[in-house]
Amino acid sequence: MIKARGLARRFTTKLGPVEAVRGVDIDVAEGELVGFLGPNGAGKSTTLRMLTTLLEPTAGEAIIAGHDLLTDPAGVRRNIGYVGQKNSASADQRVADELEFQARFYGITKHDARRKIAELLERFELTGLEKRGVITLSGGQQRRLDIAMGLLHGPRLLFLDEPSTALDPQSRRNLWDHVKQLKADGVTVFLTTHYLDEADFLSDRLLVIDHGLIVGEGSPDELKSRVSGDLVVLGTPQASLVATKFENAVVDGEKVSFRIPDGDRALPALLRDLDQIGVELHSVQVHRPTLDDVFLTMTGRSLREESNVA
Ligand SMILES: Nc1ncnc2c1ncn2[C@@H]1O[C@H](COP(=O)(O)OP(=O)(O)OP(=O)(O)O)[C@@H](O)[C@H]1O
Repeated sequence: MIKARGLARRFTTKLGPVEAVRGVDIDVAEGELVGFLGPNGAGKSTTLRMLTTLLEPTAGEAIIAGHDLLTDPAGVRRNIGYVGQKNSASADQRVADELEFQARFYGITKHDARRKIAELLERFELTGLEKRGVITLSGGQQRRLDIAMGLLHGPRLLFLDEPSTALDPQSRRNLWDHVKQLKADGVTVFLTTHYLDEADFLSDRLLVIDHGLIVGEGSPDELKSRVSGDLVVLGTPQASLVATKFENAVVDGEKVSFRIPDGDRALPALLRDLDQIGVELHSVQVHRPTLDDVFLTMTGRSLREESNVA
């Protein structure tokens, strides 16, 4: 569905050129749900804008939904749906008017539009809200309307840019169920996200981008398994002494943390050894690697900190 090679974008600014995307290869198979993950400024939006024909690449090429990005951008546009970060529905319009306008934009006949709109309203739990002004909808309802609008012309490939930003936890969860359902219905989904839990829950496969380059790729589990070991955190007044026993141990006051393979199994023997050398322990925790650990390992930066700042 997506095959991009060496896609790059340079911006020329007064302060000199900015290499926003430095040559990325992206492959997405039909029916896949791929998460595109990276911190602020990593190049996610620029890549997405290139893949959806909104921005011309300065180098590289791509075939998107069977059409050449460079020579047939109109063909690409006809065959993809794009749901941007900002609500695409106009706040001062009624729900039904927005959907009808969008259908006319795609040249869908009145008869087909009526059927398709009814189907999408039902699928996205919006039935009964047709006459409501878009502005009166909840955040979750507005996002679902945006996705419905992106699907009106029946694209097999949908791009979602940070779909759950600014939604409360319950609405996010509901939206995720809808995105999963899209995949179950055979739609290929490419989504950008800041959120590790979103990427973890939704994606079959993740692409991690940083400084305009793909720095990691794999299923969430594959990526997590690349982080070497579980994190063990011990609370002890002898934190510094314990730290001398483990490579890469970090001391923080009366806490010491380090990574060991297969933490759950290794722990009993480890605690016995520490007891034998007279270490007094107040607390013991074992954490499995998270996608944040993966990100930290790959880029030396925490995605969670970055996303909290955003
Ligand atoms: N029009 C532009 N002119 C100059 N530089 C730009 C332009 N658009 C983006 N950039 C720069 O390109 C880099 C990548 O930006 P991009 O918006 O693609 O990142 P992002 O991963 O989508 O970030 P965010 O999560 O904050 O949206 C950043 O350094 C950004 O400042």
